[in-house]
Amino acid sequence: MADSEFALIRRYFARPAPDGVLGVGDDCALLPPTAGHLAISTDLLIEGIHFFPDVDPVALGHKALAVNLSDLAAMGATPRAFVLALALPKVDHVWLEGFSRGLLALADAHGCALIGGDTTRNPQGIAIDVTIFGEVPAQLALRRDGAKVGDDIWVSGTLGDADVALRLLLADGSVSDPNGSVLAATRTALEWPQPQVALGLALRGVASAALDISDGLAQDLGHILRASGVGAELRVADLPLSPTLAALPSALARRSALTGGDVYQLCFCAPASARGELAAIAQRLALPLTRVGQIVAGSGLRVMDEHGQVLPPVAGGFDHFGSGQGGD
Ligand SMILES: Nc1ncnc2c1ncn2[C@@H]1O[C@H](COP(=O)(O)OP(=O)(O)O)[C@@H](O)[C@H]1O
Ligand SMILES: Cc1ncc(C[n+]2csc(CCOP(=O)(O)OP(=O)(O)O)c2C)c(N)n1
Ligand SMILES: [Mg+2]
Repeated sequence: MADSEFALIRRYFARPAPDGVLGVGDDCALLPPTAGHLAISTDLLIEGIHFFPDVDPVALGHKALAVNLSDLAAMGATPRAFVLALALPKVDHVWLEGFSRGLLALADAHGCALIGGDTTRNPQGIAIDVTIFGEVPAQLALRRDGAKVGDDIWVSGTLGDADVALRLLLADGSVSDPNGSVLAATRTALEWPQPQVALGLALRGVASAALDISDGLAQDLGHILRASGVGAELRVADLPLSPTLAALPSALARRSALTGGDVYQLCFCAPASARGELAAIAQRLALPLTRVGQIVAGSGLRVMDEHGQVLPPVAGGFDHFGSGQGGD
């Protein structure tokens, strides 16, 4: 009886709901509407696809919510609440305690309440889906379709660290790390992504388009270009790298920065007139913001080297059904 589905929910996930909200325990949660638009997003995490089976459950709880908060950040939305669908092969109290702790600590940090969900058994492995609700004044939402010719292209934080950590954990042989120092320095980026919610809010009325980088900068920027009907030039030498990546062979660091996923930093466009304001935002948030290219007329992405030479088209970026992922 102690391990019933309902006992698990009460023990690990039921929390008092915020005032005026009906949370965990009824057929639906009830969330009063607000003045702005609801921003809604969902992201599914599957064992073996999105995380290793032996990953620290505290980190996994954090990441399950972080990737969803990152979508709200990319839209310029304020987090309000989320629901959690969980499929587990068995009841593992150590895992559940760690997972719920990591999840709810990030929820508390963002004032984003867990208001419902669903819990089932699945012998094939762990699956976690968070659906998140935020709010944003309709006119201020950071959409993908507003980039204009001449806009600067910016990214927050650094790129490629999570990809390097993933390559080392997969032991695919592409990164040399004889004493483990590269993995030690990059693993946090993969396992503890920090959603840039404050940046998203600061970009309201400043950025012309934005998204969060989950599948790789080159691929994700492509979504902005298609939605906005524009092209882009990226300067590979300007991509922001951590000191660890900057010390790796440059071809490897550049590939991870351009095509590596699991980044959860924002890529956004803004007119040149916003450069001063963006410098002030970077300083206030203590977050590097780097100009990496320009929106141009036409379509598609051109990547230039430090001499202004166009590099061969970028291959790669994460695709669940693409080559290398068991797809066709
Ligand atoms: N199964 C689905 N049904 C309906 N819409 C979907 C489905 N999967 C993805 N989408 C939508 O397609 C768009 C692209 O999805 P995705 O690449 O997952 O975006 P993101 O990287 O922001 O999570 C999003 O608007 C998402 O809501
Ligand atoms: C064990 C493991 N293998 C591979 C990856 C790499 N990976 C898996 S999904 C993904 C892209 C992001 O996930 P997706 O479901 O596409 O998120 P979305 O773009 O919808 O936000 C990446 C880079 C990983 N993080 N962990
Ligand atoms: Mg998605």
